This record gives sequence, structure tokens and C-alpha cells, in this order.
Amino acid sequence: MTVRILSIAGTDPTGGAGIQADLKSVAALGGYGMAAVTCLVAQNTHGVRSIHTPPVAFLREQLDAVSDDVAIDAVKIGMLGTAEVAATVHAWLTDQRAAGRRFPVVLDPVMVASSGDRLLDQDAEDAVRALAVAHADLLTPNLAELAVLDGTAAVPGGPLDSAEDGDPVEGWDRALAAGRRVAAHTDSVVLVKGGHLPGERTPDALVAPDGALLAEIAAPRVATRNTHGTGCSLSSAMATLYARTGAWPASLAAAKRWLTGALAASDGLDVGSGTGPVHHGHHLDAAVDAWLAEAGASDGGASPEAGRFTDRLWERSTDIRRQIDELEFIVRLADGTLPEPRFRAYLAQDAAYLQAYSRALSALAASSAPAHVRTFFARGAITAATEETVLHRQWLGDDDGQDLQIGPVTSQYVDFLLAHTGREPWQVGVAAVLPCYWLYAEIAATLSRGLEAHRAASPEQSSTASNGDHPYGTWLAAYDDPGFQDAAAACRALVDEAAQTADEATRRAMTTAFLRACELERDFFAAELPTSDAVSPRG
Ligand SMILES: Nc1ncnc2c1ncn2[C@@H]1O[C@H](COP(=O)(O)OP(=O)(O)OP(=O)(O)O)[C@@H](O)[C@H]1O
Ligand SMILES: Cc1ncc(COP(=O)(O)O)c(N)n1
Repeated sequence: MTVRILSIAGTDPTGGAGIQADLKSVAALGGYGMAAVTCLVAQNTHGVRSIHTPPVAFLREQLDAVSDDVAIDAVKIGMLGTAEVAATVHAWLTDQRAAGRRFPVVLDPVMVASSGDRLLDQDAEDAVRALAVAHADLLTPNLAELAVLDGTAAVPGGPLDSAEDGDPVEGWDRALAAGRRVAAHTDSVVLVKGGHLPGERTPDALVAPDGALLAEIAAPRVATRNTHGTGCSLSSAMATLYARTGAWPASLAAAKRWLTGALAASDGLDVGSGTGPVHHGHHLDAAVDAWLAEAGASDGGASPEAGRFTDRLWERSTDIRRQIDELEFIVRLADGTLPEPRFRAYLAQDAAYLQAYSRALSALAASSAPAHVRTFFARGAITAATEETVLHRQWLGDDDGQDLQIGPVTSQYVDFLLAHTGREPWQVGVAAVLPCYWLYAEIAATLSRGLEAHRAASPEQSSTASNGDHPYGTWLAAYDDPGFQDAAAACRALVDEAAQTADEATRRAMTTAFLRACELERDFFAAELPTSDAVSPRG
């Protein structure tokens, strides 16, 4: 069943925060969104200009109009603005309960916007606290709001906190302690959010009224300034997912995954020149493009006129690339804990793959592409074949690879490449082989950061020891070879050039081929580390 979620919140005419963000988030997570407006806010990505609060009797009319007609599966409360508005929502919820209508309530105690503008009168804090105590099932304060609810300065960002650049670990411990106190006091689950902590991580945790830590998620910080409305979006996502599942930890895990994708895709939005919004519908782009393609219409974004074609491809592959970064195989390869048999099994598949890749590049070298394109791929075919030989000699020993069992994902990827470079227009072929260059070049950067971290953590390995004691150090270092990075950039430029010469149908086929190859790259890495791996890690 589609869950019906009511947002009670203020507005943002630029669509990034408040009710507009709530409705987008509910829809993005498969719910049906409804909204009753508390305050009208003239704001944009730079800040709040003015606030108009309609008479509270009208708010009550909106709320009754909904509840008299529609069964509500969850309520999300955002900006309340004044004590009177908070009391009106409080009274309506009390009446709903008295009438036997029970639904989960997520309260995002919005007090100050990320721009620094106040969104709640100071004398309304008690009314919000009372609402939390009486009706909230989940509270989602940011660190500053947590400090206000806690009534102490013991939270980073709290009233007396002067250590803006303090230690993130200590700050997080203090935040969790405050979260536990607020959960106990309000008898609600508290989602403690680390978005405003300094450092590389943005931890989030759920604490229960009895102090139990229900979940803790340490997501990496997405490097973007576009965080306007993340709090609104996360709280309405939690309301929607909890209405669907009845489980807070599962809701948080799914909501964070979606929100991280929305943050990662936000740079492609270009909404406003200040702190921009997140891309709530980032995961829907591919479905809409497929419908448009079936309808024979332009996808509107992948035309060569609209900036670099490969920029659009990169943006469209955001989710797949994130999934690759999060794969256990990649994480453990980078930190050196990947079991060696697993690594060797991967390399064997990689060697088989490279033989076929070399044949695919040869097909492009023999295609009807312009001469400089054919030359590039002729060289690439030789490099891939040579690389394959080196892999065999260095890691796989004398085994000549003849009796290698080719895994199902490897053969799927190989079939895909050979079909796309042999039978399709050359432009589609170059788009199909690009991920093997480009994603590998990007993954190399991730892996070499892992190697750097490993070296830094092993100071006894002097800087003259090139690879520390990382078991795959030599292999990781070869990955980050500048020659390979250059080849990836050159291949990308050829794909941009190919898009210029292609008609619209061919550009669509290029996009589809690129994205499919990205998925196959992901599946190739994922196939090598089944979760039930019984091999013990290398000592
Ligand atoms: N740069 C980022 N990268 C990844 N996650 C982030 C980032 N910034 C915020 N988040 C996440 O966004 C959610 C909202 O957290 P935050 O602490 O920013 O709340 P907030 O201040 O209420 O939000 P808002 O900015 O809308 O006021 C949390 O899940 C947090 O971890
Ligand atoms: C109506 C409304 N509600 C909430 C926020 C907080 O969002 P942010 O802190 O990201 O500005 C906002 N700006 N506007």
C-alpha cells in the first residue's frame, strides 16, 4: 500500500527546504505526500527574507480538512515558527488521539536555518518541547537544536560551545549523551545527526528512551556545499519509510542511502547561487530517460550543446559509482584486509577480461572511426594485451590461463563489449569501453588514498619503502600510473568528440552503453567477494 504522509511545515519557494522538500522526499521514497502550511517563508539559497504566519485558526482548518477525509499513515512536523502554531498542532494531535486515530509522528524541531536565520521564536522553545514530550515518536534535531532541547551547552554547537573546530570524536560522544537525555526526557527515539560536526564523517545515530543505541551509521561526508534542506528531507524520509516498515533502524539505513545519493547528485542541479538544495529525485532520472527514449523523444540532457557529453554521463552514473565505492571488495582492497585467495581470484578474472578487452579495442581500431580514434584504440589494444601478460607473470605464476574458469559476470561483460564494438556504430563502441578506462582511473584514486592512509599508519615503514607493508601495495601503485590516467582522459575526449558527430538516436545508445558498462564494472568487483567468504583474512 502507498503510505499517506502529512507534512506540517513552513514553505520554501525555491523548493529546497520546508514543505516543498518534504513532498519531494515523500514521493522519492514511494509515499503519497500531503501538506498543511504553518508559515509562508520568503527565502532562497542565501537566506530568509521574511516570514508570514497566517492565523492559527486557518492552520487548524487545513489540518481538520485532511484528517476529516484521509487516513494518515505518518505525520512529519517541521517549522512551527511561533508558540501559538506549536500549540495548535499540539491540540490537533491530542484530538486525533482522543478520536482513536494513531499514527507515528516525526518532529524535526526546526529552530535556526542553515543560513543562520531564526525560524522559531525564542519564547516558542518550551511549546516545542511540550509537543515533543506529548506526541513525538521520533525527534530529528541537528546539534544546535539538540542542545536547546537538552537545555545544556554540553552539545557541540550548543549555546556555550566555543570549540567550533573541536575534536569530532569527542563532539560525537557529547552529542550521543545529549541525545540519550533528550530521548529519556521526551520518551521519544532521537535521531542524533552529525552533519554539523567537523571532519570527514557525518555520523548519524538512533537512541531510544532507555538509552539503547538502536543504530549508528557513519556515512562519508559528500564534498558539496548544497546541504540546504537536508534536515527537512531526512525527517520526511524517516516518516515515509517508518510508515512502510515500522522499523527505525531500517528506515535510517535506507534514508541515508537515498540522501547521500541526493547530496552527491546536487551539484548537477544548479539551483541558486548560495547553499543549494539536494537532488531528491536523483534515482528517478534513469527511469524517465528510458520512458523518453521509448517514446522516441530527446532525453534533453545528453545533447552535445548542453555542456560536455561525458559530464552528463558522469552525473548519470553517480549512483553506480557510489555503489562501487561502498563494495566490501573495494574497501578491503584499499585497507589491505582482502583475503589473498580472493584477490588472486579477482586477478584471474581480470586477466581473462583484459584479453577480451584487447579484442574489443582492436575492433574499434578496425572500425569506420576517424584515423586518430583508430590509432588510439590500436595502441590501447596492445597495452591491454601486455598488461594481461604482466598480471599473469607477476601474480598468477606460470599458469598460462588456458584452463581458467571464466565467471558469469566476466563473460557477461566480455560479451557486452564485443557486441558493442563489433556490431554497433563506432560512437557506441567508444562509449561502451570508456568505463573501463575512466572508472578504473577514479577507483585508482580511491585505492591510492587507501594506500597513503596505510603508509601513514605504519610509520616504521620509512618513506623509502614505497608501498609500506600493504599486501597489494605494488599492484595499487601501478593503478595510479599517470600514463593510465592520461589514457582515461584521452578516451573521454574521444567520446565527447564521438557525441558531436552522432545523431540523437546514436547519442542515446551511447548513454545506454556507457551506463550498462558502469553496471558491469560494479558487478565485476562485487562478484569477487561473496559475503559468505570462508577464507580467513591475511595476517
Ligand atoms: N556533506 C554531507 N555529506 C553527507 N551527509 C550529510 C552532509 N551534510 C549533512 N549530511 C546529512 O544530512 C542529514 C541532516 O543533517 P544535519 O546535521 O545537517 O541536519 P540539519 O542541520 O537539520 O539540516 P539542515 O541543513 O537542513 O538544517 C544527516 O543525515 C547528515 O548526516
Ligand atoms: C520552511 C523551512 N523549514 C526548514 C528550514 C531549514 O532548512 P535549512 O536549515 O536547510 O535552511 C528552512 N530553511 N525553511
